[in-house]
Amino acid sequence: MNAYWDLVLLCVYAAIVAHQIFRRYETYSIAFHSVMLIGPPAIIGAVLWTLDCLPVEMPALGVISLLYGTYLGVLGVSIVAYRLGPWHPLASFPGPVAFRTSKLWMAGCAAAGRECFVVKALHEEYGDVVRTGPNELSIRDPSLVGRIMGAAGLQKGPNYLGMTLTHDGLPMVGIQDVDEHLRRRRSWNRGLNSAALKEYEPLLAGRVAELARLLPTLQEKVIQLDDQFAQISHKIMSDMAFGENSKIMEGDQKKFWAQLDSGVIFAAFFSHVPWLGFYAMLIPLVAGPLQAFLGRCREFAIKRMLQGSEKRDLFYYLNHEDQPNRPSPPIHQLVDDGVLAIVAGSDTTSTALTSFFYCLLTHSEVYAALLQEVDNCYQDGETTLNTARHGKLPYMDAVINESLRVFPPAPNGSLRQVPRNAGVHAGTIFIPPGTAVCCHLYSMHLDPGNFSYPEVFWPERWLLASGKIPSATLPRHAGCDSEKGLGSFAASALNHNEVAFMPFSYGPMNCVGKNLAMAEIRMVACTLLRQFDFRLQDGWDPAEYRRGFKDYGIATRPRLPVTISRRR
Ligand code: HEM
Repeated sequence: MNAYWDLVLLCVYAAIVAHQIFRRYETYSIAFHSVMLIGPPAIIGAVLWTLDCLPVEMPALGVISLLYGTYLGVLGVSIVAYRLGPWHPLASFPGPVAFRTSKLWMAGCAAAGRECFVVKALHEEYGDVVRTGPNELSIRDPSLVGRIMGAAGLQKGPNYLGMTLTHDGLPMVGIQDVDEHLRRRRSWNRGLNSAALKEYEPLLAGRVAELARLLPTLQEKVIQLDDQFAQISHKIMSDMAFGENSKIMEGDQKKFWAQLDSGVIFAAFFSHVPWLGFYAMLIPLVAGPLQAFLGRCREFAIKRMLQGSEKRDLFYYLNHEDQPNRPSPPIHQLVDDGVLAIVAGSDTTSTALTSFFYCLLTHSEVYAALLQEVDNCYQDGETTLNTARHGKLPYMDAVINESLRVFPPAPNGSLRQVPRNAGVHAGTIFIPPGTAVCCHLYSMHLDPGNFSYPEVFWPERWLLASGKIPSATLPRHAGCDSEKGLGSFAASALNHNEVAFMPFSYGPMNCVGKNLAMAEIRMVACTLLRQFDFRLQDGWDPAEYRRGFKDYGIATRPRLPVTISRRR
């Protein structure tokens, strides 16, 4: 009996020590995990066997089960008790038990495309600061955004490790070291500043003109507008990332983008549990598509490097071709950056364009007012394929902002992490060392404290707030009986907090492609609205769109079936 209890007690001690080691040296190393999970019971068993202290009445299999059952069981209980206990550094923050216990719950929500809705509901239940994981907080209070994401803010969070499933060679978006991130970002800043964007204008115009040329052939049919926007955004971003060589991609485009699409659910899931992702990468079925996709991108990057490009593209800057005395970065960095441009820049922009048109087509008065602004801005015969007049379209900007507010293409924003060596004070809260923090943009965009009638698509709120109009009438919306909405409002009667509006995130690590995305949306919108009339497919239920808006880190484009006819 003594030998039995000695063995159990030793396993309990070992499990508690192992938990402390795991806590201290949080790592995704499979070798480390294996040693920590398999090693201690094996050592205890071997030592007791050498000393002849194993329970004699038990068969060998029973002893092994007892060793591992006790060790792993106590380790699990110790982890859960610590996470739920009052001594955990985040114990004072409210949140549901399941989410405080394990990130697997949020990973499940993410894989189901529901993360942003779940987090918003948690904020509605628990308030502005919610514990969404054992070591993670979600924040809905805009006054904390500057401290967390501003110039002296926090480093990037660990989620990108799980999305890309690599320890080293992380693309720029996931680099946690602040200095290294800013160093890598310099080439992106040069490649996407206003001078560079001017250089890309012909490229952008060429692709938008191609879209406008193709659409008439689709007249009289029902077309999925989301598909059209997916194609143009994919083409623009591949042009930017791989220059002329993107034409090579057009041949097997479907396969290439299908490879990317098939990865989003995995990426959403593993972004919450990166450690599990590294195990999954040992399974060829999971690792295969990612490797194949990266392999194709590598081919494009190498071809682009060897051939150069006649026109300047983003690759020109990422490859330091604008700084002849500077050597090219290593090829893996160029591949990572090329993939990042495609992933970060294409689906986000096409989702934004699709939501923009969905909002227009479901709000006829907004459609009419925008059409009038665009028609007044451009003379007959004048081209919409440049950015010269974009600054003269305030209503266009209001409609774009409002559709990005209601349907943000990256609904959760981006995770940050407090350094492990010191916590930070943000407003009245103290965030302990190592905590991952998300300023949850979807929750902020739809918080009535930031935007009155947040669920209502109402572009006029932006014009009111900037003083461009003195008052505006709230449109009819769900829950409102009056045909004319709830009456006329002045700006002072409304909540409108633009700090809480951050579809492109915030601070020095925000979206570097914001201006490119806005230029693309404005150019496509002006060109298509000038040339075509759009109508939703007869009988299609617009509620389908909201149902289809899923969040896999980047939102999916729901279907948008329309018919078109030529205006001019
Ligand atoms: C409507 C379209 C877009 C939206 C809503 C969007 C949104 C975002 C968001 C929320 C982030 C996270 C920033 C952070 O970590 O704080 C981001 C990062 C990024 N985006 Fe965009 N994006 C869009 C279009 C583009 C385009 C066209 C490009 C072109 C290359 C681009 C390139 C990037 C890059 C490179 C990053 C990483 C920035 C960094 O870590 O420093 N995005 N984007």
